[in-house]
Parts: sequence; structure tokens; C-alpha cells
Amino acid sequence: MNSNHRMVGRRRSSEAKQYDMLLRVLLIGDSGVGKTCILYRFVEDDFTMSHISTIGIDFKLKTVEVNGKRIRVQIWDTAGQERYETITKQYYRRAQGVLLVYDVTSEKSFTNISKWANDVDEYAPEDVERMLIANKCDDRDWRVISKQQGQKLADLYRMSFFETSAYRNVNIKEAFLALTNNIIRRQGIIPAPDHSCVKDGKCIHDLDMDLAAGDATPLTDTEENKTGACSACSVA
Ligand SMILES: Nc1nc2c(ncn2[C@@H]2O[C@H](COP(=O)(O)OP(=O)(O)OP(=O)(O)O)[C@@H](O)[C@H]2O)c(=O)[nH]1
Repeated sequence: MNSNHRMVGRRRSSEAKQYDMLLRVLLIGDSGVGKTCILYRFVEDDFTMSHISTIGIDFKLKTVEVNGKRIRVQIWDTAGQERYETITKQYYRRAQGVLLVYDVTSEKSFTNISKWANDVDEYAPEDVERMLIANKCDDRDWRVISKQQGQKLADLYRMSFFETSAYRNVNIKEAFLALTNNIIRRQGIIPAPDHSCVKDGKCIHDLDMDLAAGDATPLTDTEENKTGACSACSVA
């Protein structure tokens, strides 16, 4: 093991004390429905009216507290444009939660939810937690999809449902907290200082931590962490 590797391990050990576990969540939906604005509102508490289409994929991190545990949520913002589909589909596989977003002023974005839901069925893990988001609920003049229609669709797909406004900051935090809560409940994940996240000798959080830290160095088997658990779990 080289000294650089050891340094990375040390840095992560101190980072690890800031949270108990890490979850990965994906934002999907047509271009322009407000995915990036939802992410910015949640993470930065900010909003911009300009629409700069996401190129491929981007992510931000936010730590939330659920049941007294600090959960680090890694939120992936995918491009809604079809030309990026090949890239964005690759990120479904490791998601624990997906927010399927439509715009209440766009009928097309609403009808396209069935396509996005099919993609989740095809590419995401079977037990991924799904949530339907009806964004831009502040825009009363241009609304074409009622709350009842949204709820009916969510019921049909057995998803939870929130109407949100990134612009007015309505239900953004609530939606993310509910999704996080649902993931933890559904997957029976108990934040575990005893490293119970290790499966088959390998920590399930490895790649998440690598991406969050901006490099691809494996987290396990560092000098500081001989248990095989990643630093996301080593919080005892
Ligand atoms: N009125 C209103 N406008 C919003 C809201 N959220 C986003 N917008 C606007 O909708 C437009 C598109 O928002 P983005 O967040 O860039 O959309 P996106 O889904 O990320 O788009 P792609 O990156 O192309 O997939 C921008 O002009 C935003 O200002 C909202 O809650 N209310």
C-alpha cells in the first residue's frame, strides 16, 4: 500500500464521523420539468428561472437526519434529453430511490411518466423506492394536470406522491425526507456501527464513497480500516 493510499484512508476516517450511512437517489423525468431546480432548492436552498439543460449527469450531496441517524444522500440529477439516455441508464442500477418528476403545466411530461416508470422497472433494482413528483405547483395559470390526476397515477404505480414547487420551496425537503425514510424502512437498513453493511466481504457503500470523494480508490482494506467496512459505516 502506498502513502497516498494511506492518506486517502485517513481523510475518509475523519469524514466518516459526520454521518452514519449513505444512500443514492436518482432524479428522472422529461427535460425542463425542474429536476435541477429541485436539487438546488434542496441542497443549496436556491432557485434560478433560467433553464440550462443538464449534460449527461451530475450529483450533489446532502446530509439529513432520520430517526436520530445522520444519512448522507447522494442525489443524481439526470439529463431529461433523450440523447443522454445511454449515459443516464447506467446510474439506475445502484439507486436505492428514484424521484420520477413531471411538470404540472406539461401534459406530455405527465404522460411520459409511464415511459420513465418502465425504465425504472427495466434498469433499477427491483426493490428501489419510487416517488412521483408533480413540480411547478406554484404555476396556477398554466397548470393542466390536477393533483387528483397525479395522485391517481401514483396509486396506479404504487408510488408515494408529492406536489412540489422548487420556485416557492413547497414540499422539497418533505419529499426527500419521506423518500429517505421509505428507503430505510423498505430495505430494512439499520445504520450500523458494527459494519453490518459488509456483504460477501465487501462493503455495499464502496463505490458511492469513491464517487463522492471524487476519486476511485477503494475504501476497504486501508490501514485505518482493516475490518473491510467502508468509512461510511465505521462510526462507532
Ligand atoms: N414556476 C416554476 N418554474 C420552475 C420550477 N422548477 C423549475 N422551474 C423552471 O423550469 C425550467 C427547467 O428547470 P430545470 O431544473 O433546468 O429542468 P430539468 O428537468 O433539470 O431539465 P433538463 O436538465 O433539461 O433535464 C427552468 O426555467 C426553471 O426555472 C418550479 O417549481 N416552478
